[in-house]
Amino acid sequence: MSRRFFATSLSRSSMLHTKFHNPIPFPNFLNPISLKSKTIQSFPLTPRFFSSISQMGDARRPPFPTIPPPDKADRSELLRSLEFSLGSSFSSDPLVPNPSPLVIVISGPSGVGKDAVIKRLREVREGLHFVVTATSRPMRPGEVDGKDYYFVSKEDFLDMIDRNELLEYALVYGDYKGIPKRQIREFMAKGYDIVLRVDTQGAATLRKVLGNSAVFVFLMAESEVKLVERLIDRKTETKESLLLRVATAREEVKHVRNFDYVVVNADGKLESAVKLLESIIDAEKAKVSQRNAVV
Ligand SMILES: Nc1ncnc2c1ncn2[C@@H]1O[C@H](COP(=O)(O)OP(=O)(O)OP(=O)(O)O)[C@@H](O)[C@H]1O
Repeated sequence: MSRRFFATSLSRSSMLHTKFHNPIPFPNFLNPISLKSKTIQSFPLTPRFFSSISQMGDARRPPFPTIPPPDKADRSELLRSLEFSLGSSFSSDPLVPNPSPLVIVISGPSGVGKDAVIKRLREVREGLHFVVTATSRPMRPGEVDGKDYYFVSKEDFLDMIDRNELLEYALVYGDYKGIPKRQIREFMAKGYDIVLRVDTQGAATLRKVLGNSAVFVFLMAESEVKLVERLIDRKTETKESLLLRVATAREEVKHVRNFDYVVVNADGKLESAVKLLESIIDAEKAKVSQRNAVV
């Protein structure tokens, strides 16, 4: 308030007392380079101060620099005079700190397109680390260790559990699957956002562990029938596992309320689903209160 008063009074007083107008924005003894807050603070910037100045004789009035007319002065001159008027220099430090790395949990029923969406997201967006899950199941033909999964023995997996090295793990059809914490920590430290792909049970466990510090996205098909058609067309399931997956999917969609966002991956609209996911990430990164996941 008093500083604003100072700025307006300054320009007004310089208009009234043109003989104190100094063509050099800062007289030597008020040089902004040597002028640190001490010099400024020696003048209390209060209305009383200004009224006392206006009552002074011209000889006693301190020579204040003016704010030059914006249409005549160059930018740096204006900048310096504004800095002087405010009593401190303008900082070039970022006004908003860098957003914290985000942990994004992507889940949804089998066949909804989690892998397809994540594969496309990987292609279109930088700065994301897609966590590779550790598993005790044997490697299948065509799979690559460290890319599809980290393949470890059952004993090694149990050791990882004992050492509390996993953020979440589950026993799926007799094989362990889990998310190594170290990988997440390493990439978060480098500033990457983390993408985790888990089934809905895994998402429920992660919600308990991470609470609201991570973003939970539920992928949904536009209809039940489309979801089933997609699974049939994938031609990866036996009739038993097909039945199990569609029955489970029916239950899983009921858990959507435990998620922060729902993204519909409609038939032939993979691109739109990925765009929406990107918008969610962008919006999360612009939040005033960041989630700050600690793993
Ligand atoms: N938007 C879409 N339009 C048409 N087909 C799609 C779309 N998204 C995914 N698919 C196809 O649907 C099938 C299932 O997708 P995907 O394997 O990615 O599902 P998923 O959720 O990862 O399944 P699971 O949990 O069983 O591994 C795949 O054949 C995939 O190519």
